[in-house]
Amino acid sequence: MKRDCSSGSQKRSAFGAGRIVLASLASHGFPSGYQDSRVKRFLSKNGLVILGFTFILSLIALLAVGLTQNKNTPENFKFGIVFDAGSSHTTMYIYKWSAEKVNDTGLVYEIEACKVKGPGISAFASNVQDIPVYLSKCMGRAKELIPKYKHHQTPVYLGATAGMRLLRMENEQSAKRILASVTSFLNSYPFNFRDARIISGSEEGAYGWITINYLLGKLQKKQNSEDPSSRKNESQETYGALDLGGASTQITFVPKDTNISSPIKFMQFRLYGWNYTVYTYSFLCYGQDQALLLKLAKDTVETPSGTLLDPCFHPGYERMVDISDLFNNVCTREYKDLFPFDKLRIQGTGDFLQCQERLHNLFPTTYCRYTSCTFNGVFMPPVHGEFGAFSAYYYTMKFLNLTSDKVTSEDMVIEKMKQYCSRPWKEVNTTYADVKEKYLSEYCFSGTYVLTLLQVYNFTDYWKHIHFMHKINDNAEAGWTLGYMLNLTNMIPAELPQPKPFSRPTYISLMVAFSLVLAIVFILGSIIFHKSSYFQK
Ligand SMILES: Nc1ncnc2c1ncn2[C@@H]1O[C@H](COP(=O)(O)OP(=O)(O)O)[C@@H](O)[C@H]1O
Ligand SMILES: [Ca+2]
Repeated sequence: MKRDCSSGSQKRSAFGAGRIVLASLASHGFPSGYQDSRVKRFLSKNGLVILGFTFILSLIALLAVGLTQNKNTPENFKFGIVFDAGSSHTTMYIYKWSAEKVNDTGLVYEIEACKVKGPGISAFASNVQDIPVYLSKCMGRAKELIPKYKHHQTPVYLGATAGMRLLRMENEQSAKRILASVTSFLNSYPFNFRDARIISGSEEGAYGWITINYLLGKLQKKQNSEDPSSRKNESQETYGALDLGGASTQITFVPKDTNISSPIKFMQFRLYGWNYTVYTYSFLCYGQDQALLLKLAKDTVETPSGTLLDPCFHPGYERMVDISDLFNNVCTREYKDLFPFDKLRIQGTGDFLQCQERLHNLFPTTYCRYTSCTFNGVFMPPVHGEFGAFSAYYYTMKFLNLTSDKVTSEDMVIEKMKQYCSRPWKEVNTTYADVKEKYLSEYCFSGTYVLTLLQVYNFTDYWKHIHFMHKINDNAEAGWTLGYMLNLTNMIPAELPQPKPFSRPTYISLMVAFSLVLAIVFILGSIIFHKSSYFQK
């Protein structure tokens, strides 16, 4: 009878009502020592089973976690979109990188460079309603290329450069209207639109410098080499950046002597634990398209005639230019005058030396109030280190076959230009029938302009240090857009990330091993505890 009773209470205790049953047994007058020993026996028998069971379960769970963590999961990619709204055209770049390797250098890939059909956005001042159509094709491409579930976390930026800077100087309201229209259109997409703004010339120069040095692996490589304090001259490591656009041009580099007195504040960067003191300057109106207008405006003023014999175009080439287009421009309006003709006929003569002479007039060397200057009395330290030249520097020199490292002197470039400019337009036009006429007709001018600008910067005996570049290491194009995105998404840390003490597999193995030890210790502990309390009894 008693046995039946006790076995009944044991059964119920297994369902969690043990305490109530035990209390009722006590009230029925069983001795308390008898009660305790039964409870202990119950626990020592079932407790071991429960502990063993828990142990096996935890082991399986730990192994499962370890295996899941270590199996080859597909990489977690991130994307970013940057529109380069230049003076002559807009390009949309899509970048892709692995989220795990976010702080490593050189791991961002440009997966798309979508050229927006049409002119630069500053041309939409009087037809902002056309902006959605203008941008929609490339945005459609972005929707196609970026997986849908990533859209909401993909940042979109639009940076406008010199074309919009000039429009803002001419008509601030127009520039604002264009940016507002761009903003509302880009906001209508499921991406994470951040902003559409006009970037400054210094930003354009600095981000171009960051881009090339990031892609060339110049920023982070040092971490494995030496102790930062032992390196004296960081410019030996980084490349200067030369960007030539249609409306402005930038030069950015780490000068040899950063202690020289400067009227312009040097830029200070701290990247991957290193400090950089960078000189950057952006020359508005000295992009190649504006420089051509400037040259034509000056020529027209100096020899006012309806026909201009122009040595910067091939013999036999002709072009008509509206006088109003030539002078209704922030860069040329200081030369505005009254002319008895409203169209200018340009006739090419193809003479490189004469062309160069005229182009030198665009760079007056006025009085320099500082330790060293470039043209227009602008402070510039002597050029120093290796340089990467991109955008129109590259397009022009690539076409002229002058980007090879075998072109080591300025004389080699001069020889090539003399010969190229003198070629009749008819012959050039048929030889390169597939090249856009606007570009083809201007390579004589732009080649001469590149050479003259570099002479003005004092690269004459320094030519072999200029490296014309486009796509770097097959990762991404040289230009300001990548540096802009890297900065805005905090992908370049100021300090070097501390390496983790263990690799992931080591970490998981250690976790499993320690958990096992813990489980064993716990089980052994419980057994010993139960055994000792049993013997005590
Ligand atoms: N394939 C090419 N050949 C020659 N010139 C080119 C080519 N592609 C672009 N360009 C020129 O490169 C320049 C790019 O300038 P852009 O970025 O639009 O202006 P900015 O940077 O001054 O705002 C323009 O002068 C354009 O005509
Ligand atoms: Ca540009």
